[in-house]
Amino acid sequence: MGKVFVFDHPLIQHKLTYIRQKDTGTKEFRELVDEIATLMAFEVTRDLPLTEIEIETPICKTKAKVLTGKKLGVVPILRAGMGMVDGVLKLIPNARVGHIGLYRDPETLKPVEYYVKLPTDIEERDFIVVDPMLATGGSAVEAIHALKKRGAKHIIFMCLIAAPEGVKALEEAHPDVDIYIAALDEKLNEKGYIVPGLGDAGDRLFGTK
Ligand SMILES: O=P(O)(O)OC[C@H]1O[C@H](OP(=O)(O)OP(=O)(O)O)[C@H](O)[C@@H]1O
Ligand SMILES: O=c1cc[nH]c(=O)[nH]1
Ligand SMILES: [Mg+2]
Repeated sequence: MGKVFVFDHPLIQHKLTYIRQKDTGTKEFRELVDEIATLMAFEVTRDLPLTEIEIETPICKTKAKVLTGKKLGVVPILRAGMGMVDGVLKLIPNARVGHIGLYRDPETLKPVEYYVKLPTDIEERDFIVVDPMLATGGSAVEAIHALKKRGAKHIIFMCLIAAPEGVKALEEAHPDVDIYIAALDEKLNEKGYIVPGLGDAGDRLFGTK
């Protein structure tokens, strides 16, 4: 079974409190999502492999560590996942970006796929799938399925707010995928929204409501 990590870092919790508030406007919402994504990426990349090289400081020659250059990919689930991409790329600027377009049918709550564009060397890359919300889990399960179907071998999932129902669904469907969450909320409401959550992440990011 994959591992589930819930972040308790005070900076992340503080910023989350502001994006949850209904009076937080689009500009501030977008900036905070970006900042939280960077803070999460810092932790998510903790195990990136290092190698030693010889360098020369003004004092002497020494050995020092650099990243091995592992190939990475960031895959936002459109639309709302787009809000997390730049924040992650600030720390891993050479990562490739794939896109998976899904929307959740408001009646059935099932994901409907409308776009997939991924890097060509998919089998050689490790992927971070990003989406602010893990509600029923349908979208994350489908996006990861779309990646695996095309050859992706190592995938992690990163979201801001998750419902227990979504975590369970994702763990069951993809037990090899580690899940990183900024806050694990209480439940889903009758319309499939996370409670207390933050409302519709895509609409709040892009000002479409
Ligand atoms: O876990 P689930 O029940 O599948 O719900 C989560 C999905 O719902 C939202 O997307 P939405 O369908 O609103 O599309 P949008 O990002 O274009 O607004 C959110 O960004 C997730 O992708
Ligand atoms: O609470 C929720 C659930 C699904 N999608 C959202 O954007 N918010
Ligand atoms: Mg939406």
